[in-house]
Amino acid sequence: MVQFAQVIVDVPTLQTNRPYDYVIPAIWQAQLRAGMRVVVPFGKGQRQIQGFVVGITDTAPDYTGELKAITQVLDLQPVLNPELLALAKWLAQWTFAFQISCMQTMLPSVMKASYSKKVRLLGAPTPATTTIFHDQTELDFADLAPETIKQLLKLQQEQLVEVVYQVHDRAKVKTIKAIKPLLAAADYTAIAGQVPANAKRQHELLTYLAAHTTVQEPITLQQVTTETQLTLTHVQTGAAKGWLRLIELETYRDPYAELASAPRTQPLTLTKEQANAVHQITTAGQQQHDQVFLVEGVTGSGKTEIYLQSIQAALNSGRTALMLVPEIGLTPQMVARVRGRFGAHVAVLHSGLSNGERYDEWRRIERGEAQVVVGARSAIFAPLTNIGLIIMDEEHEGSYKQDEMPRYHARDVALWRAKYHHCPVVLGSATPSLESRARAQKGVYQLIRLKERANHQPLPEVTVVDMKNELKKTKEDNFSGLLMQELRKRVLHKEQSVLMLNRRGFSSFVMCRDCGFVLKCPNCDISLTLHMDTHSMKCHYCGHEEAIPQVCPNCQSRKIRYYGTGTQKVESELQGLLPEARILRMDVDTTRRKGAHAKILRQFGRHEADILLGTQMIAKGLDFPDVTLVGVLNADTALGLPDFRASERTFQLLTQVSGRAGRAEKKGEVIVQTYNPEHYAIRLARHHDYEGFYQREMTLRHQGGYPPYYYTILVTASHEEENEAAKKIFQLMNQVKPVLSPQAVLLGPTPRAIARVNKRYYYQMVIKYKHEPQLQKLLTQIMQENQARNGIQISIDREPLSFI
Ligand SMILES: Nc1ncnc2c1ncn2[C@@H]1O[C@H](COP(=O)(O)OP(=O)(O)OP(=O)(O)O)[C@@H](O)[C@H]1O
Ligand SMILES: [Zn+2]
Ligand SMILES: [Zn+2]
Repeated sequence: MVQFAQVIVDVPTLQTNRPYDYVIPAIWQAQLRAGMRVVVPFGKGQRQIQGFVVGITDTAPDYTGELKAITQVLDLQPVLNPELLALAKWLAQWTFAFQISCMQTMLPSVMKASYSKKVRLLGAPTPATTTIFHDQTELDFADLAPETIKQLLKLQQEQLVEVVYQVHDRAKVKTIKAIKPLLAAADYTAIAGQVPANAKRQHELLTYLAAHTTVQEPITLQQVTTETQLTLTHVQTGAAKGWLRLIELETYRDPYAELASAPRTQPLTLTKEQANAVHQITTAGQQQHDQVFLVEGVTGSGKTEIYLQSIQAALNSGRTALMLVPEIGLTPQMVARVRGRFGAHVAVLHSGLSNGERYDEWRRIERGEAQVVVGARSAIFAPLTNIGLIIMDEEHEGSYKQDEMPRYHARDVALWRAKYHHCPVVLGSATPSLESRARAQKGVYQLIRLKERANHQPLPEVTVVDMKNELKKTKEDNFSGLLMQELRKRVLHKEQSVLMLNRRGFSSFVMCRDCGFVLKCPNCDISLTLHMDTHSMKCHYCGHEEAIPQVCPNCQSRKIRYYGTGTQKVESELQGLLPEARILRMDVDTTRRKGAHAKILRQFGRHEADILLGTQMIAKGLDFPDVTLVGVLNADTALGLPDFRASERTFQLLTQVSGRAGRAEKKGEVIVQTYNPEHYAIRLARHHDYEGFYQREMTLRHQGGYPPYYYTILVTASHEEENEAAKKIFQLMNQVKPVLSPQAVLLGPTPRAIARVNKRYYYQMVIKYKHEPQLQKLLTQIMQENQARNGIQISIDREPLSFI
């Protein structure tokens, strides 16, 4: 019986969600299943490309042309199980993406095909081909000079050569060599009698083999070479003589090998608040209820312990658990905590791993050898089966949203998988996103609040320093008198300090250094963005544009300029003010090298420095007992951004970084420097008042018509020619407008904040809506129709994190 496969193909220039039909050759009929990778011919040139089988049927497809056959099957078993296949389909719809990019996102990158283009000689060599091919029959296209290619094209027309595409599977399994004795001990003794006495190594090998005939497991070559004088060559000789079998044992690259021997930790005795949380979560787990919990717990309330004990409960009932941590929160500290509790059952996935390491961790999960997965965003696609719990730590973090196709939010994927597996989801944060907190308000999520720190110590006291006054007293831009005084004290008493320089909003807006005034759009109540290319201030919502002011429109001061300073500059300034302090700097420059981030934290943990100075990356997850002072050098830079989430981000960042102080017995103190001490985000962060902030911010979002009161979709068109991009976005607007109800709002079109990136111009519009049944279908259609046509690229971003 002929069978047919539906294949989602990987054609970069012609992306589509439609599967293509192929004949399954008889040899693969028994083996091929949905979720396997295959190589198929595609298009005019019949080039070989990779694809994923998504379905298999016996009925001939409704197709008039001649169906092509699958060329090759790349897997022995599916790499995408039925759940992940269904997820890919849903994700493609939900995020306006292509299924192929969803599938590729789900898998380790080594499983993505690499292609090579080859030129192959057809038939006997002729003088013309020999000058190019010499004695070879195949050449790599990438190695050829343009002149040669020209000649080859001619030869191709004469059908003397052909161009072929080869698909390579880059997924390589790491192996180690091992041996297994093949004979009985008596046989080895008999052979030894016939081997010349001067063949010392052969005798040694025979003796060794004779002594190991009863060993069940293969003996690694490493063991043989450490226990004897023998080398690989001797072992190979033995294999050739039939004395032993040389085998390749599959092994894993373990990125956290050094943690494997770390002491196992025992569950802590829970506080009352923690116990209540664990109880609620595990009860939902036992009832196989896909309930979503929002754990709103102040910094240091012991959320990690709640996660660990809830994971334990899932494991106890024979299920698996998935824990997401934002990339920068995936510190060695966090990994050590999870590994310390669950040991080798844990697999870790994050972008710092080499491709090989990632692939190995993925295989351990896929084979069921790891039941707990900890990882950053894309770990949400871990091939765990029978999931009993999904956790998202720091659920408000922006890094959970991917900003390239597929533009998914890990939270949405988590909720989908939880429904599939009938298991609870835990969203944890000291500062939940407004979206999640609002859903808890409505009862869609179950809210669990932890108001106390696990050590029952008060939250650290926060002092706000008004830098406007400070500037009048001294010329110091970055360090107030109070902050310097407190830093000195810490250095003297051998306590540690953490200093944060907020780089968000770096030099992209204009602020007055005398009165804190930030230039706003007259129509939109949102800050204007500085555009250095046009030397003007622009509004990204309505397109309003004006000149860069020379004097402050509010106080007429001339000290109006764009804001920003670098960590390196701050470090040398601080070193000058405090020569005796040992400073560690943590920013993109000092953490670029693999493992550098972990190294800095280890150094700080060992008290090799008094001050840890860094960007936002120091704000999260750090748990150092001797940190008693946290300083924020510039709390308000993000407030000037033309972004409706600016206040939320500022509040979150201040609360998180303040939470690094006083986590053990010693009391903590926080100093926040700002030009906007009265701003509600700063005032409320000062009192650790998340609930107050939530109320206040929701009112503003309601008035402004922003999420979570509206859903939003950002549509962007780009082209190398500016007017083409603009033309396209207006054309799309005209397509979208007629299907929208009067309740929906269309913002724009406007040029994007950084209008030109990589020689392309970007134009955008934002659709704000509550209920638009027609919209999904129309946008899907727009996505399909406009793929890479005439150099235009369209992207559609559901719930963008910002409009800039
Ligand atoms: N029940 C407990 N008994 C004693 N110590 C605890 C308990 N629970 C947590 N701790 C300790 O309290 C500290 C803070 O816990 P944890 O880091 O989990 O807080 P968190 O809520 O995740 O905070 P953050 O949001 O700041 O990351 C840790 O050092 C942890 O070991
Ligand atoms: Zn405006
Ligand atoms: Zn001013």
